[in-house]
Amino acid sequence: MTIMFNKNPLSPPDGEPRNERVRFHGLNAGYPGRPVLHQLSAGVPALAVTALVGPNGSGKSTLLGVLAGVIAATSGQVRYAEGPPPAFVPQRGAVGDTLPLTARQTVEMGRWGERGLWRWPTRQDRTVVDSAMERLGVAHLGARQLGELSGGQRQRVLIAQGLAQQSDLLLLDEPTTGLDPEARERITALLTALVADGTTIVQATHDLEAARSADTCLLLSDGRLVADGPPAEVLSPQSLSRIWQPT
Ligand SMILES: Nc1ncnc2c1ncn2[C@@H]1O[C@H](COP(=O)(O)OP(=O)(O)OP(=O)(O)O)[C@@H](O)[C@H]1O
Repeated sequence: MTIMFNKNPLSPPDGEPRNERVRFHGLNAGYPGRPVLHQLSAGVPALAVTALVGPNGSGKSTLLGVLAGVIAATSGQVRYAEGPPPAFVPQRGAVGDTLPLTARQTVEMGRWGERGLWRWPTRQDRTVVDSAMERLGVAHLGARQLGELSGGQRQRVLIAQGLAQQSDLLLLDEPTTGLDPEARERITALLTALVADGTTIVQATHDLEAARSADTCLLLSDGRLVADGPPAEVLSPQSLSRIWQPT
């Protein structure tokens, strides 16, 4: 696969000008002996929330992993507009809620890429961590064990870890799944505020309410892109019943 960085906002091949943070084309990816994504082509608009939606196993996390650079595509291209590498926040379960980590230590892990694992945190690292925790409303939870926090608090700690990576491109895997409506709304509002501050967000989600509040949706089914556009169009009753049809 080819990864390219562009100085200018990306334009789709048809030439229509559109400000995109990422564009992928003809993307195929998967796991050894298990192809998952098939010929995906789409763009991620800059300064917007893009929701990756689709049934279990449709390839949302795999696509997010490819965009994050943690899963190698077997073929195709991913082009990033100029900017720092993406910050990736995996699914809550992937972090291991039982690890003996405090909330603050979890957020500090977001600085490892910049600082290296074995170096002491600098004053700058501490400032970045403080500000990410304040932004997500978790500064008061710093000394608490991650496993003791509520689902919504844990999720905000993980998003703070993403912010601590100081990227303008934040990739979130299921940030609102399993949360109560109040915690979900709080996270959705935070994501909107982050976009207003200059961040581009891609979230994989099962949560149709979260997807409906995104600016744009990519609907996946069996590793193929079946719709791409505003939520009102992509998440129409017809497409939802077609994709989620019981087999
Ligand atoms: N590490 C792996 N090794 C082999 N196959 C995998 C691996 N991770 C995921 N898969 C398979 O790839 C397919 C796509 O999985 P993926 O997690 O991308 O889907 P998803 O849409 O995010 O699903 P969910 O909504 O359940 O999180 C599934 O069939 C899954 O079983």
